[in-house]
Amino acid sequence: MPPVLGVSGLTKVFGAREQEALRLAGEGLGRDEILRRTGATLAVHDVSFAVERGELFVVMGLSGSGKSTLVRLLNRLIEPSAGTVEVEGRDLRALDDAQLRAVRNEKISMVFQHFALMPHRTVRENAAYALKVRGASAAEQRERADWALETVGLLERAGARPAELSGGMRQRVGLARALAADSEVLLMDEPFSALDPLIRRDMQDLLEQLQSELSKTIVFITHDLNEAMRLGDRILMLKDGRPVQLGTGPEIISAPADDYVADFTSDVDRTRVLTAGDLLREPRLTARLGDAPGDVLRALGVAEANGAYVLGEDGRVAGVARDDLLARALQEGRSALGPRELVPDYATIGADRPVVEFVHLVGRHAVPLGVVDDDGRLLGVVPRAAVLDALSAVPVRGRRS
Ligand SMILES: Nc1ncnc2c1ncn2[C@@H]1O[C@H](COP(=O)(O)OP(=O)(O)OP(=O)(O)O)[C@@H](O)[C@H]1O
Repeated sequence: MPPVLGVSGLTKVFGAREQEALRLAGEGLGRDEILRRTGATLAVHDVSFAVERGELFVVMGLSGSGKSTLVRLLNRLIEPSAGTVEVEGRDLRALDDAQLRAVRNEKISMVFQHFALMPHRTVRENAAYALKVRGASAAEQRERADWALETVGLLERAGARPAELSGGMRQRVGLARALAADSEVLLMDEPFSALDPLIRRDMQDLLEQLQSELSKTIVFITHDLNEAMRLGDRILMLKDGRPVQLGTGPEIISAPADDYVADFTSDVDRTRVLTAGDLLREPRLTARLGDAPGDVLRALGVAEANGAYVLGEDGRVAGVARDDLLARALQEGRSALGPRELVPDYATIGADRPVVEFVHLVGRHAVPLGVVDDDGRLLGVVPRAAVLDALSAVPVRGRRS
């Protein structure tokens, strides 16, 4: 199966002397030098990636890095100088105008920073717009638009005009329109950048929540790395039109590709990006119900640990065997770990939880914080050292000039 969106070698030069600019770009010359020599701007150079179904893929870069150009190349609002864009394996260059319009309407729809709502139409009509263009029946338009408006929490304003709504609400209408269109890929070009910080956070929350329910395929453009880290399954970082790194937020934070990325990520709130799963370590030892207390006590001594997770038959955490209770069990002549040897001297957390939610639990118990799956089975532990390492590893080597 081809990816929903496949991009290969995508390049855009603005200006005459395109071929010469491409040649110089291929030789690795930077944008400024190419501009000086040819008068042409290398807006985007040699960008490749594939977005899988249900993925929220973020393109992140500062002003001028080529984000807007890239997103317009993705639905062929502008023609590439080189490279291909494929939607579900279909090369966009092979389409005539009518086919391209259909693809934009049904397969790959765009949500802009300023949502371009139609002022004389109602919220519902705005939400239904793509369906109307597509020739859907009035009943279908209404049904899908109302579903989308309800999803973004605006159904009760369906009869209002855009001017009667706040900025945040208008943004929701734009989102509802994109959802109602139900296209394969949503291109979101800095959709929240013009909003106040608090409303922006609300919209990010809304998008996260929608995404967990609907799993849309989204390409999300932003210049805000915290937003990128918060929303993106993967992030492509652009600089001067060129890709500098592609990876998950934790990957980029832990192993920045160069000084530029390192410098950038040093400002990110790592406690919100890194999760328990990212910091997971193999436990030094675990015990099983029924093990001999003497054996476990010796193993604790070797591992220099105060306690061990004790797991039941099913791998779930039954409790913790602590050295003092094991010693007492030995003294009292008990031969197998059972409930009397176990204490609830531990805390556990799900692998997807960010550090900010569990940092207060780290180092508080006889055993390191346990990471468990949905059924309570132990996946690993997060020792205090892992948290300290992860939060202090800020590999800044140079400053952005
Ligand atoms: N139509 C155009 N003609 C000439 N140069 C252009 C054109 N569009 C963009 N550029 C140039 O291409 C480069 C990339 O611009 P682009 O707008 O894609 O970046 P961006 O990352 O979206 O920036 P911003 O966040 O400021 O919009 C810039 O140097 C810009 O000046």
